[in-house]
Amino acid sequence: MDKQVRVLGVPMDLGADRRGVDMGPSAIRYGGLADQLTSTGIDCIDGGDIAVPRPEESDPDAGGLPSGRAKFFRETKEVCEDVATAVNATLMEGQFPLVLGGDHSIGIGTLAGAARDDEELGVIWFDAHGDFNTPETTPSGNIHGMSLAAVLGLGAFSDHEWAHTPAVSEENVVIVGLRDVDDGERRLIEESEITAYTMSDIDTRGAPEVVAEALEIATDGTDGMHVSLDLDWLDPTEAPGVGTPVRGGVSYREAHIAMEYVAEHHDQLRSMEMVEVNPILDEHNRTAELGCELVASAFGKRVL
Ligand SMILES: NC(=[NH2+])NCCC[C@H](N)C(=O)O
Ligand SMILES: [Mn+2]
Ligand SMILES: [Mn+2]
Repeated sequence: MDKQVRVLGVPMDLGADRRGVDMGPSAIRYGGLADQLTSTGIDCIDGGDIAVPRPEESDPDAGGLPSGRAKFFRETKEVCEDVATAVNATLMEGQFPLVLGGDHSIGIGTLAGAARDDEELGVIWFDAHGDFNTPETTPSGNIHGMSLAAVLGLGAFSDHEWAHTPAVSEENVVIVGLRDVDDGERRLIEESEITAYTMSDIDTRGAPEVVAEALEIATDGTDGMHVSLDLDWLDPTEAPGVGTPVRGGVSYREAHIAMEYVAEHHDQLRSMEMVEVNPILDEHNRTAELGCELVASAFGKRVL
């Protein structure tokens, strides 16, 4: 990575049920992000945090969608628009945007800011979850479980320009590490043209092969790639500090090799985000520290 990296924190927790991910950006900074990047030879600056309204001062049902179907829709839209503006400005400055969550709903904003109308942007979504629910299928009403569907303009998101990002086409989107999918969400994934690699694909084929194929899909014929790293992608024994842990995730080594493969595509890498770190549920900040290590691997840190 030869560009200067600009860190943008988004202390967002309106898209998830369990409070605490709003402290993710602090925990990640405290976990040594700047040192990890500097020791990788990356020039980085901290762009601070984007303001997020407090849930106590917000109305979860004020978004104009049927009650409960997409909680804090209006606030999520406002935060995502600000994230998109900041990511876009970062790219215009010639810097690389590294967005820290916060819950995964912020991915809608990151992608809106990273995409260009006349281009195709590939996406790799490292996650236990599909985040492919729509307001019509969601069992929880939590937007962090809908972000990828929102970007692709599915269901009620089709007429919401702040979310639907046409530069992201289904055939250039890959989910890696899937192991927890809701019923309606499963149908949407199956009907779509995205590629979803489950944990059994990783078990049978090995992480390196699966990740290499994912990178191929996200970069072949696209003008750039966004990497979204949900820390619940890892097994909870490695990453306990996440709001929606699911057993059976990737190991520490598998996660590093995946990020090292990402680094090999640094020419195509346009933006990256790391989300869902919840320090309240963590053990001595180890999930945030692991996240910092993984970001360093994605930016080229090697043992030798
Ligand atoms: N980004 C996440 N951690 N997403 C979890 C989503 C969980 C569940 N599928 C839901 O829609 O509520
Ligand atoms: Mn997610
Ligand atoms: Mn997840």
